[in-house]
Amino acid sequence: MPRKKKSIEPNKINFRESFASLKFVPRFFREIRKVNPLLFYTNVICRIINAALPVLILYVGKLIIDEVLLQISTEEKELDRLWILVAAEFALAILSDLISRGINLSDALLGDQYSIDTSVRIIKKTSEINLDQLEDSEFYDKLERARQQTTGRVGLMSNILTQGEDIVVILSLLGGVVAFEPWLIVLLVVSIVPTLINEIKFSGTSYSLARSWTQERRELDYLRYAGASDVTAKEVKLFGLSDYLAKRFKGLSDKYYTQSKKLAKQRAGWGSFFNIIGTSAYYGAYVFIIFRTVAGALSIGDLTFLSGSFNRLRSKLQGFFTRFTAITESALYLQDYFEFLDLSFAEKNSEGNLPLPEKISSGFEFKNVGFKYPKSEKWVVRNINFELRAGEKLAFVGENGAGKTTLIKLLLRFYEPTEGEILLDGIPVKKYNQAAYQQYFGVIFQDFVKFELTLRENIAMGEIQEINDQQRLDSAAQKSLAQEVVAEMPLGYNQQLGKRFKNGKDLSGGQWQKIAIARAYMKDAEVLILDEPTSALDARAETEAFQRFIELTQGKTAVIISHRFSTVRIADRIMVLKDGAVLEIGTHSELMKNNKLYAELFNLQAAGYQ
Ligand SMILES: Nc1ncnc2c1ncn2[C@@H]1O[C@H](COP(=O)(O)OP(=O)(O)OP(=O)(O)O)[C@@H](O)[C@H]1O
Repeated sequence: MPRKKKSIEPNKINFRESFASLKFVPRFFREIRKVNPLLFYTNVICRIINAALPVLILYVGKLIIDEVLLQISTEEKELDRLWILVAAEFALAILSDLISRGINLSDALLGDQYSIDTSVRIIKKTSEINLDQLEDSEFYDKLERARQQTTGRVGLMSNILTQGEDIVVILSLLGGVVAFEPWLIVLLVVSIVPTLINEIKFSGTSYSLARSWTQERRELDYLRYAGASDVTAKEVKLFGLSDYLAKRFKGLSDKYYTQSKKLAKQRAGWGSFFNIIGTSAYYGAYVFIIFRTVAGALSIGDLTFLSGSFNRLRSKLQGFFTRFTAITESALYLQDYFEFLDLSFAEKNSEGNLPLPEKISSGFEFKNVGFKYPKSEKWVVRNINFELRAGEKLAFVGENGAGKTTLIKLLLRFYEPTEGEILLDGIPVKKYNQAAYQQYFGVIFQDFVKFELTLRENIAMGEIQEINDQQRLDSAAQKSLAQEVVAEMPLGYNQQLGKRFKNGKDLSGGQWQKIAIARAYMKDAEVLILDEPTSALDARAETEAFQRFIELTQGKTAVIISHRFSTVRIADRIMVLKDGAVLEIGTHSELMKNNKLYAELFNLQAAGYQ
């Protein structure tokens, strides 16, 4: 696949944008607070107390030293005040330790709860999205970036809160230092500013790089999956694809590695340079304090207080700026997460809200329906006119790619027709609420999902709120012949399916299909759609399954797609599609009389079975 050459664009996300991303922080905090208000406020209060402690401890330390020196120089020792000060410092140290642990604990708990909340919101948001968006690669990139938020944001929260706490610590230390030697602070602050600018600049750049590589990262994930998963293992082994896939993976990752290495080196180089400036400024200040103490302008207590405050200030300021970079970087990702949550779905809002008929009276009608998939110029189906009458079993036949599944997707309103319209009992389906309309249908797609959950859940997926209705489960399993599968499983309905998890049992293609059909029976839907759900069954079993289906769903409207004509003939009517158009429609005997494509294909298959 030809790929555009990517390069690092250092100025793509600039200083201003790094700051601008911080505007999402208040919303982020509102969300965290909502997750657990009690824990959130406990955390904030602990941090406020914690912020005041360092300067207090240092100050009490200074008082202790001054008191010790005073006691050394006096004849009559009065140690009471000294012991009170020592006890006060001890109490402060214990309090500081306890509060730090409280903060760590509430950080971890809040972080976990928020990441659960984020994952749930992403899953829910994804379900609101229209099928065309789900099939869009740009949308997938957004989803991918949003998903990254679920794990990384825990750090962002504690970083921001620690930042707030450190601002208080820094201000209080600065206050203390200002009281003794004001201009020292100027020297310290000035030496730190270049580090800040440098960090912000590189943070934007590394985000730009990561963002411009979202597609490739998805490709890497896919290649990793294709090269190392139980689903692909058979073919990978048989065709000896592992070296090829590994090489493709490595080729792509190496490109990313080269670019991020260059960036990391630049960042480390400049970072070290500015750190040296910062350290020099600190030691300059230190030498100055020593001179002032030797000259007698400062006491020994002042010296310990000032050098201690400086030491703390330096590490706090360094931490502050490094953390600031981490925060702006994470906030840029936060923007992606909120953008994803804020995606709006114009079509859904414009839909009608007409109540659905309780029972279908006349049925569905496709009137001059034509459809092109989004971003495609090709008419997949066009000039489609037919009726799906209430209570009838209509079969779709046609060669691969003729448009059968596309018609189902249109009927289900996964997409809107590009031209023409679909009516239900004479009313355009657009006028009904989409979610309620879709509840009318029980559908088994040809690529139905094999959920790696329990057998019970797999069947209940047809009507998940009825998962505890054992009778309903039994009846669905019995109708679809999935009862046989249940009987074979050591844990019956509670058997874990698939190979991904412990004690999971994998099923044969036919067994999975029986379970998928049980899902359709589980839902007492008005309209049933079976899109080649029995292709893994042998010819006789498929015909039996269909015969059974038709008997069991008397009075229900159904569409059946199958390539087996022995099955199709059981349907009330058959619609033959060719190149996106209806070629013929009628009962089996009418179409045989017609002697066109249906008769030809039927005879061809019949001859094959003789
Ligand atoms: N999401 C999509 N985006 C673009 N084109 C699509 C999409 N899905 C299907 N198509 C195209 O629409 C055409 C009809 O596909 P459809 O799946 O409806 O055929 P079908 O008759 O069900 O085929 P089969 O018997 O192989 O299942 C094909 O040319 C296919 O490439």
